[in-house]
Amino acid sequence: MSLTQKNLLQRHSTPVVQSRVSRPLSVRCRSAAVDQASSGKVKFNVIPNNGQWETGVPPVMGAHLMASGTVAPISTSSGAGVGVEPHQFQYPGESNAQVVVYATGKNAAAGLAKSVTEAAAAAIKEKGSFTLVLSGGSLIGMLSSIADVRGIDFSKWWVFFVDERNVPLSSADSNYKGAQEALLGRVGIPADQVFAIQEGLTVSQAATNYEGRLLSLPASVLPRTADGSMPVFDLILLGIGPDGHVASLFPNAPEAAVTSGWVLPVSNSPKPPPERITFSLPAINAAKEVAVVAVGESKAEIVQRALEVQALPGALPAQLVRPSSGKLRWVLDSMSAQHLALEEWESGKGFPRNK
Ligand SMILES: O=C(O)[C@H](O)[C@@H](O)[C@H](O)[C@H](O)COP(=O)(O)O
Repeated sequence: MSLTQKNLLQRHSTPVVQSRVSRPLSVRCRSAAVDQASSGKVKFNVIPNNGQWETGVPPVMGAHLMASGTVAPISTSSGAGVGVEPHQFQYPGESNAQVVVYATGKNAAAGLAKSVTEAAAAAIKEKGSFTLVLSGGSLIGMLSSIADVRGIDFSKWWVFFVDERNVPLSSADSNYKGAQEALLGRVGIPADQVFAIQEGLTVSQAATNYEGRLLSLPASVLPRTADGSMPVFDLILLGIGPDGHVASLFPNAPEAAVTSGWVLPVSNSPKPPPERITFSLPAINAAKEVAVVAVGESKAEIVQRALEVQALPGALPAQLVRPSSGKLRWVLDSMSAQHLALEEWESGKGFPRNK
């Protein structure tokens, strides 16, 4: 067990410890990159203009192999991304961004289940309904204990899928099937309040169909943002892939850059199966509350990258999850958080850690 792990376990031996992210991580990362570049000490990729192109080397040729087959000279450019506005990943002491580290995966599951039931109770009290959006993958299994909680009014729950594979609902790849087995089939949510993908459509028809069904919901169930452009779900739960994808928004994929529309088709997902539908980032970021859930050692590397290393725009979709007026919470356990330097978050030193 690493020292960091030990520290975490010691420090976080109580069921729940919350570490509020209180520093402008991305701003620090950005300034470090710009400082290095402008001091002339560090040279990144790209190519000096050698007169061949009047306006500089075309961006598409930013790689080192030239069209002629020769290798480009060493770069003197400040590097890809420098001079580009940093994107939304900031966590600049915003009161709505929080990282919660549980001692064990089991504790994280219990904590997550509790926060879902609390969000449900609050939403039902406020508007008479609760809208819960689920991911596929391992996350759904963490919610199964909800079926054993007494006194929940499941008749007021409405359940959606932030992404779904375009496969029959009976397929082992179906997120709906997984959710049905782990939780939904064991509680009394009315069948027409569980929004499965429509089977037998092309992926683009399926996205249009899903969005149309969302659009037809009354505001008492699914309110809209003030400008009416986006749905406001009560709680969206996101898993995260080892590449930093969330929902079916994959690194550098065009879907992650879409600024309108609620549900998008994905026809070439790098994670099988290739055809999926996914909520857009604006639809995710309009939610009242979003939780990114990453538990276990296999998530440690991506958690560290996503929370401590500023990526280029689009390279880590998880960093683009920034609810505009809702809350964001990362739900971790000591294994997935083992590479985070939580002490340094508090002391304000040591970023970025990838130098
Ligand atoms: O449909 C999907 O493929 C999932 O929704 C996907 O986005 C998942 O949430 C992550 O890949 C994490 O999955 P694991 O938790 O199983 O690693």
